[in-house]
This record gives sequence, structure tokens and C-alpha cells, in this order.
Amino acid sequence: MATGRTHRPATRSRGIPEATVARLPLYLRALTALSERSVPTVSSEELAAAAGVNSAKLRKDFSYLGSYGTRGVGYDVEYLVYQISRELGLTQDWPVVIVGIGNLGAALANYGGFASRGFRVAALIDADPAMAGKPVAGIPVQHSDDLERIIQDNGVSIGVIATPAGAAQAVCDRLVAAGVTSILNFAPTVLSVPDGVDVRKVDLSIELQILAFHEQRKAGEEAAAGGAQATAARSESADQGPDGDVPAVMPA
Ligand SMILES: NC(=O)c1ccc[n+]([C@@H]2O[C@H](COP(=O)([O-])OP(=O)(O)OC[C@H]3O[C@@H](n4cnc5c(N)ncnc54)[C@H](O)[C@@H]3O)[C@@H](O)[C@H]2O)c1
Repeated sequence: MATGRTHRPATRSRGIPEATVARLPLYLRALTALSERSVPTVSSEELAAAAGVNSAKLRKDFSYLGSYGTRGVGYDVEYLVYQISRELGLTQDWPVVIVGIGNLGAALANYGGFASRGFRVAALIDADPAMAGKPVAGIPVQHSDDLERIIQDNGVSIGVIATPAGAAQAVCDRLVAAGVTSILNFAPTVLSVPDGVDVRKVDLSIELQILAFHEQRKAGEEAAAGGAQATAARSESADQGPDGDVPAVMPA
């Protein structure tokens, strides 16, 4: 779902291309589902289909991890889950803060998928004094005046911004100054960050706009195909005379 780019070179220091890193979570999600069903091994084709990736690309990606699978057997599911988790840094616990506990921030706080993937929501922060102390997903909301202390007390390096767009840059600056080096931004604005800080942007409306583009193109193609069929039918009926009963598409 993340649509932004990280401020990183195309290849990470350990030689894994950024495009491969971006696909690792897709493999991990598919592998986790297989693991939950106690499936012991999986072929590259099956896993590629489950992850929505081309199988040659998958094999290339796994070669960067030093994982080649066994011919005729495939990949060991549990081992691959471990390898990818380790590569993504998910074998350690990542405390995360969410800033802006409105509709979206509260939904994110309530999302169980973070904890199951190694991300612990350490604190919820909002600027509204009326929210201070109120629990959301069992965690009391803290006032943004205390943002720096909260980041430091919890050793937080990942911050999630779910404030209105107008507040996001100032929140981002404070998070970075307090020591946060990775930001997941849901606010519809481009954030400026210093070197060494990664920003990923999530924007569902951009995803919908891309789908709208494809829908429009499909509709255009259907209309063009319909027009071509109508033209073909017209020319066939002209060939057959006024009461021609031959179907427009002849069997081969
Ligand atoms: N990325 C997406 O796909 C997506 C989807 C929905 C909403 N959004 C965006 O997420 C943001 C939040 O949306 P929402 O519907 O939850 O809004 P909301 O108005 O319900 O919540 C915003 C919260 O941010 C708090 N806030 C404002 N300024 C702050 C500051 N300086 N520090 C800390 N907290 C602050 C407010 O008190 C409020 O509780 C908006 O920018 C919205 O456009 C993005």
C-alpha cells in the first residue's frame, strides 16, 4: 500500500536492490499464510502466484538472500519466513508511535496486524487536550507537548503521521529532531526530511486514481472492440444481402 519512495540509493549496502526489498513483504505475507496452514514447502511458481509476482523475478530476489530452494521440492516455508523476517529487521521488536489519533490514527492503533509483524504501538500522541489520557486500543493518548520525551523514553525510531496535512511537516520535524529516523506518512503532503531519514507515503486516493485510470482505459478498449465488432457485422451483413443469417463470428 505504501506508494512513496524511501530516501535511499537504489541498492542497499548489503547488495539487495531496493525493488527486491519492496517485494520481500509480499513474499512474507504469502509465506506466513502457508505457514499458518502448516504447508512445509512451496515451489517458486506457487509462491510467485500467491505473492502476485513473476516467478523468475522471485527466484532472482531469493538469490540475493542466498536462498535457492531444492530442485523438485521447492523452498522450505519456515526457513524462508525466518530469512525474510531477518532481512527485513522483523526479528526484533520495533516500537512505533502514531501521531494524530483521529479517525485514521485510531483505526491504525486498533489494527492487530502491526503487533503480529513485530511492530509494537508504544504510544499514541495527539494535539487535542481533550483526548489526553483517553484510551484508544487500550493505550492512553498522550499530548503532543510531550512528544520528544515520549520518543526518547520509548526508544522509538519509527513514527506514523496521521494528522491533517497542514500539521504534518511540523510533526515530522519534531519527530526527526527527537530521534525518529523512519516515518510512515498518511497525510496528503510531501515531507522534507534530512539525509538518513526514510519516509514512506501511503495514499489510498492515489491508489484509487490509478485504478480509475485503468478502468477508463479498459472502458475505452471495450468501446473500441465493440465498435470494431459492429463494423465487422455491418460489412458481413452487407456481403450477405438484406436477409443474411450467417453469424457475425464464423466457426473456425
Ligand atoms: N493515506 C490515506 O490513504 C488516508 C486515508 C484517510 C485519511 N488520510 C489522511 O490522514 C489524516 C488524518 O485523517 P483523519 O480522518 O483521521 O482526520 P481527523 O481529523 O479525524 O484526525 C486528525 C487528528 O490529528 C490531530 N492533530 C492535529 N494536529 C496535530 C498535531 N500538530 N500534532 C498531533 N496531532 C494533531 C487532531 O487533533 C485529530 O485528532 C489526514 O491528513 C487525512 O487526509 C489519509
